[in-house]
Amino acid sequence: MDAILVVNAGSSSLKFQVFSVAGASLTRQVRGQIGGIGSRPRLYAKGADGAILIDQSYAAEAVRDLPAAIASAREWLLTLEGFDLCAIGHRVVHGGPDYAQPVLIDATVLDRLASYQDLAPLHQPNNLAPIRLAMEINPDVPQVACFDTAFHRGRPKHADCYALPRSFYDQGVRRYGFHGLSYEYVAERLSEIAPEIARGKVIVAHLGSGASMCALRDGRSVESTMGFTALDGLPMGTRPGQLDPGVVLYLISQEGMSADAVSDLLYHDAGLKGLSGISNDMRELLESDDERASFAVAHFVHRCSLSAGALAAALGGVDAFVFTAGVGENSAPIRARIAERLAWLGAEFDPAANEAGAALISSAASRVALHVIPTDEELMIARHTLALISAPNA
Ligand SMILES: Nc1ncnc2c1ncn2[C@@H]1O[C@H](COP(=O)(O)OP(=O)(O)O)[C@@H](O)[C@H]1O
Ligand SMILES: CC(=O)OP(=O)(O)O
Ligand SMILES: [Mg+2]
Repeated sequence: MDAILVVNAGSSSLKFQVFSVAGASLTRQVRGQIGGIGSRPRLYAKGADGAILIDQSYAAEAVRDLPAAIASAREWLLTLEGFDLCAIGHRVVHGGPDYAQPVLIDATVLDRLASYQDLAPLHQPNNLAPIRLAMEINPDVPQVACFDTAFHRGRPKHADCYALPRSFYDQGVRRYGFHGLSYEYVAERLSEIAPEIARGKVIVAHLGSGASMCALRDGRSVESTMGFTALDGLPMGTRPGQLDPGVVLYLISQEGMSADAVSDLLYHDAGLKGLSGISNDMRELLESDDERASFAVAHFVHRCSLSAGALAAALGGVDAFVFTAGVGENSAPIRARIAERLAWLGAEFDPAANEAGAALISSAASRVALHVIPTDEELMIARHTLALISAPNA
């Protein structure tokens, strides 16, 4: 059967899905991921009927980074039979100032995407490596890049700029925002679940290994916590989130750190990992009795509640708050702690619904609806990919 392969390289996971294609319709056939990269790597995949196709754990050293995960996933994907690849869709984290829409990849596009590598060093190289590989092995299969940044385009310029001389904006130093494929999907799902609310003022909290929040009005992004790079905003697995730029100056001038050393610290050794000294993995921190783990988690919750306030101000109120991504979908305790900090906005949290894993975790009387919506960046990518390869001039 004709199929689209979707590849999504995140900061702690490699997610992949295979969809069969019949005309304009997509059917999910395989959904898998290698999660816990560098901590508790595990390759897991399910078929269309929910049957487990593979469930394999690795030692942390065996799948230490994304390139190793790509190799393991590829090896397994090659064992699948019965699919004729008609396209590959990729999540590409940074689309820079050039790409406001998904794009068919050719050598020129690939070069341009590679030029953004320094703006997303944790993701972009891992997003581009499978594209290069497929171009080499299967040059006739069209590949489509779908950007984390695209959904945020079209926000007012005063929200997208930094207070720097205007020339910096013109050369691309802007607040792009990320996790856009996730927000696009969640906005769409919310419009099916609660159409009236989806037309209103909504904050979506994408809390995974990378974490950000987005303010949506009528399903469109008006603000988000991430900026020029995916370092800004909330604390993350290994990234600090919002940081006084004076800290960077201090590291360079007082600590004598090179640009590479600062980059390494901010992308790999900060965030929950740096603060706890234990792990970048939220689950491990929540399971730990160590005071440093609970301290890092407390910082995360504190920063999430501050950002919720800022985004509520951007919207002039909130009708709904949505939890999504690895932590947001799976961690009842984190949802509870954040939800309790939203009481001042009119959110009345329902602990029993939260513990039961319900999709709505606010009380009937709550002025702010609290939703849990599992994200599906891969479905969004598959849709964009199919639309592009089906376009008359593709
Ligand atoms: N049950 C859980 N409780 C707490 N955290 C969880 C749970 N399940 C997954 N997570 C956390 O979700 C994060 C991974 O989220 P994910 O969205 O897959 O990240 P990414 O796409 O950025 O790699 C990890 O920190 C992991 O510990
Ligand atoms: C942009 C980003 O941080 O992505 P992820 O959450 O997948 O690491
Ligand atoms: Mg992710």
